[in-house]
Amino acid sequence: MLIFDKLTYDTGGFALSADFSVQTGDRVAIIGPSGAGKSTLLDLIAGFRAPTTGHILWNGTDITAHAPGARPVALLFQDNNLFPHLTLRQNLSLALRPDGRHLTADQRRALIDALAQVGLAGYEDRKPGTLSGGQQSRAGLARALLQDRPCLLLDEPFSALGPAMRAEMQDLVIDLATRVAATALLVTHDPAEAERFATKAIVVADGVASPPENIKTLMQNPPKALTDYLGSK
Ligand SMILES: Nc1ncnc2c1ncn2[C@@H]1O[C@H](COP(=O)(O)OP(=O)(O)OP(=O)(O)O)[C@@H](O)[C@H]1O
Repeated sequence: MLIFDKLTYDTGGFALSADFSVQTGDRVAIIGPSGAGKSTLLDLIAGFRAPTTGHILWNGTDITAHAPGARPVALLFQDNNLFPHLTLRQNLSLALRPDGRHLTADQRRALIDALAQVGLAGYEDRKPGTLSGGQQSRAGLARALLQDRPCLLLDEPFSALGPAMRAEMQDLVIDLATRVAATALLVTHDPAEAERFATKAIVVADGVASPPENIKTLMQNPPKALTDYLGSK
């Protein structure tokens, strides 16, 4: 379970609070207006930003002071952060061995398997620039899988993809997250994507990240902050 224990983040110009838990294995959409703090919430979980007060706990362990690499999270962002001058094998190797040392035989097998799981078998020696946008997204997902962390953080990872590719990637992430029983948090501006991906939603608005709610109930009866943002309904 992921717990935000009376968490606050305050830069002076921007403030956000969160005080709730996310159940293990839940797929949760993070929705709300632009600039409300959705990415900031992910950054706090990943350890890229430090809370002003409060704590973040994972399965009972306080991880608030843990370095990003020591946290139970894998990240998938829109730009995938693949190094353009490295092959997929080299890019993915860095997920397993950030020190750049050689992989073990088991790690090499896991790398090949991760690429196969996302439909990129045989692409080990390709560089990102020789792949389509969808294939790059899948390579980023393979890297996240390889990290084998129980909490997947997704920050608008599909927003640059066309509708068909986006749906394919959503289904792939749902399938993989379900298989490894990962807790997955997805920042998205697309209500349809949120409903397709997630069973629950965290609304971030007016300086508060609200506890996860059933997404269908929420969309049927959205709070004012959400109706303003969604425009219709
Ligand atoms: N590097 C930064 N320096 C200063 N302020 C920042 C920085 N990054 C974000 N902010 C501010 O922090 C607030 C929250 O930003 P954040 O990116 O978390 O919002 P968001 O809900 O993810 O927005 P969007 O949907 O537009 O991506 C915003 O007011 C933004 O202007």
